[in-house]
Amino acid sequence: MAEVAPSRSRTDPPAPEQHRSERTLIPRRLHASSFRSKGQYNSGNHHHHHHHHRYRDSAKETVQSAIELKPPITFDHLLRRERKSPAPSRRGSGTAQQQPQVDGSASVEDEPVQRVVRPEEVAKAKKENAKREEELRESLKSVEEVGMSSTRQLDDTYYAILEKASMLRSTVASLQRLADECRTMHTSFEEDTTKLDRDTKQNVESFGNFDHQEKRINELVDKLQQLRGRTNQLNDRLESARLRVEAYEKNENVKQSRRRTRWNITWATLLGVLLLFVSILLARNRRAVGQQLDIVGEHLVWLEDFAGDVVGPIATKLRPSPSEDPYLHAAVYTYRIRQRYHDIPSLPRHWFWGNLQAIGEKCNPKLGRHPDYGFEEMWNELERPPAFLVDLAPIDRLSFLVVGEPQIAETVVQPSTEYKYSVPKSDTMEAAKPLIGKESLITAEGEEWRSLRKRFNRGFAPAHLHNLSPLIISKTQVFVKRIQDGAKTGSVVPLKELSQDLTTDIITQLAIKKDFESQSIPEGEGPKSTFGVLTASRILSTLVGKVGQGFDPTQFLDPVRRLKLWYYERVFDRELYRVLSQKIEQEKLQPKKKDASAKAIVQLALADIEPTEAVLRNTVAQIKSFLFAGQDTTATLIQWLCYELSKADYDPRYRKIVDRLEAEHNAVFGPGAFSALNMLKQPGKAEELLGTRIPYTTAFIKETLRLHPPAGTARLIPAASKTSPPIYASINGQSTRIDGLRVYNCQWIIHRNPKVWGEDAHVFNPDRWLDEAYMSKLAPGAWRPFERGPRNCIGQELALLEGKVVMAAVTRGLRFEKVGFTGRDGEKEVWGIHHVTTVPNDGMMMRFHLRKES
Ligand code: HEM
Repeated sequence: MAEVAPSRSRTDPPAPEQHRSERTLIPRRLHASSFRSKGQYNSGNHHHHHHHHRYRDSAKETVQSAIELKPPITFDHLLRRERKSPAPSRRGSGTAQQQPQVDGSASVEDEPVQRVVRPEEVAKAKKENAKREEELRESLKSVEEVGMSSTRQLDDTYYAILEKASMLRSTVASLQRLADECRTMHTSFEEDTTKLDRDTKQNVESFGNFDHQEKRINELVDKLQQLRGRTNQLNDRLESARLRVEAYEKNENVKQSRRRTRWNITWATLLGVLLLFVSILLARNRRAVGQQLDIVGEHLVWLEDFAGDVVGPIATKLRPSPSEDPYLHAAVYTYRIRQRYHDIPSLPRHWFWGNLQAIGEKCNPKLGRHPDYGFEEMWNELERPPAFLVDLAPIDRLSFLVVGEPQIAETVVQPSTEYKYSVPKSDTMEAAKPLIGKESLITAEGEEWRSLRKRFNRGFAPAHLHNLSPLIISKTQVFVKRIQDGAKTGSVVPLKELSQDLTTDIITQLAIKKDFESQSIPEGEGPKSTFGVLTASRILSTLVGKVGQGFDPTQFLDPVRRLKLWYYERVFDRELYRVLSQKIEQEKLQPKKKDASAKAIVQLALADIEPTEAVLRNTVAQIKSFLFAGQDTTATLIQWLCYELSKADYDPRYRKIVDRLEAEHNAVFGPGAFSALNMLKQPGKAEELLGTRIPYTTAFIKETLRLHPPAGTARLIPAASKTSPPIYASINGQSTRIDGLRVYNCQWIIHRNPKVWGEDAHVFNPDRWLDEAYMSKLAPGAWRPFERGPRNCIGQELALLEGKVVMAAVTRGLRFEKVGFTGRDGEKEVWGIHHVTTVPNDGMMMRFHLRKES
């Protein structure tokens, strides 16, 4: 231990230095102990161990506290580093010889040994000490570094803990706030509920006060009942007054009709006697008159030529138009016509009667067929020319050009430089005037016609008709119901009546929004009674001159007929006038509706016009015209549609056609034999589905109108004069004059002409309409049931719409069976007769059946 003392006195450093000197001693001991076992070291070196332990513990404490949180280096690791660092010095100094020495000195430590120390040994030791000191300093430095990093880590950890703590604190604070809010909510909820409770209680209490109101209501009810009693009394009085007025009216009517009958009888007898007298005279001198007419005719032609060439120019100076003398003109016509039109094909003529004999044969009313059939026979005899002449001289001053090809038909109906709105209507239309009125759209000409047509076009435009389609559909439902009822009884019914009632209802509804209910009112009542407006309309149409049916003297000489015409025209006019004025009054009372969608056609036409007396009268004429032009024609179309459908029952070709119709209806209107009308009733559906979605049905209707055209047009080309130029047409390759003739566009011939439609022209084949190549080759105007040009049918969209609705309604659910004139087993097939328009000869007698599937 002696060596320890000097070493201590020599250095004598402050505490850390002391530590360091202590530390300088340790390695020597350590060197010795490092070769011993751990147990030996611990037990054998207690003293040194104590120092070392203290150092280790304090370091451990510092480090451990940091390491606990985030230990970068374990304490063992630290120790190991410390032990390793002095190793090179130990190896360098601790030689093999020294060890036993040290060991030996250690082993003899207990017994002090006197030993001489050499100076070089001292120097060597000193050197070694210095070296160890250096090593120790380095070790201390590294321990310091470790300490520093541990402090830094400790700081980091501390701040992390601080952060966590503050977070916790804020969480606690928000939890507290939440608790506060819960508390306030609870209190306010309690307040609200108590208030509600209080209010409800008050309300419940105040219920008791309704007694007063109840009493007043009861009083009011009593008063109302009293008032009702009084109204009923008034009604009763009014009713009895009405009954009295009606009885008076009836009485008046009976008296009137008696007076009328008496008047008729007187007239008839008078005229009968006169007629008898004239006929006897004529019969006696017939031959003489015939012979002399020839000589008279020749003289008259001479006279006319003379008048035209010599007297004419002089007379023009005195009188504006001398050549328009009707008698002179008529007389020379027989001769004139044969000169002027000699190059137009015509049947061989009798020297005097001309074509009259042939006409009498083929167009005789007694044949009970439309003159079209007679014209067709003539046309065939003439080997089907584009047009041919039917000479009516000498009984009529004007003759007919019957047209069989579209090209000539177009010449008279399309506008031209001479005739802005096409060639004027034929004078034969005059006969229809009692039925259609003097100012009718059908017969008006020039600017008068133009302004009328303009006013009414709006009402007949497809868009407006679609607005009115619910009316058409609901009327068609009644029509279907009537057929269904007919099917149940199995009786034979004239389809004509059902379809005429339908079209009458539709036209009157659309035109004036007046429902005559002709489909539901039985014969002999209301408008169908003897003096009813519908009866008047029907009787008028039978009375109107049957144009083209040949000469019927009774028509001109029958006084009763004239009287009847006069009378029924009055009935018709008066009733329509009454309805129209009523409608206008209603219109005035109602605030003006901007919406034109559901307006009657006449309302639209009167929209911007002051309804004066004259305007009303004119409008009545138009309503009559619509009834005349649209009622029978459309009803005829419906009858032929059902007739064509009926053929499916026995003709396989027709079966296929009807199958295709059904397939189309199933696809467009959905399943269900009678579903179509319900679907079409939905807003916008009629317009959507009936426009382009049913092409086959449309083709079926067009084909029906082609083979059974209900109407036509006759025009009169004024004879060439200073004001009207001659008009030419190409007939059989020759340009021929046709002015001065009545031109009849005979649809019956045009629509069946093989030159126009091909060899299958007479075959009912809807498919032709869907064959684009075929259609593109068709001549313009080949199909003209509604005629063409500016004066075409104003109601064609309506007629087609009605046709489509009827087809949609009947095709799948009903079967039609023609009774009589079936065209089978040697029986004649139903044909057309002349009744103003062309109508089926037998009223289309039919039996109806419900389809098995329905
Ligand atoms: C299938 C049904 C119909 C057919 C075949 C048909 C046929 C015709 C034909 C051929 C004409 C030309 C007459 C001529 O030039 O003298 C015409 C004109 C006329 N049609 Fe129709 N029509 C039908 C339905 C209707 C309907 C439903 C209405 C009205 C409600 C109507 C109203 C008229 C009128 C007012 C004219 C004269 C037009 C004018 O000159 O500006 N027609 N129709």
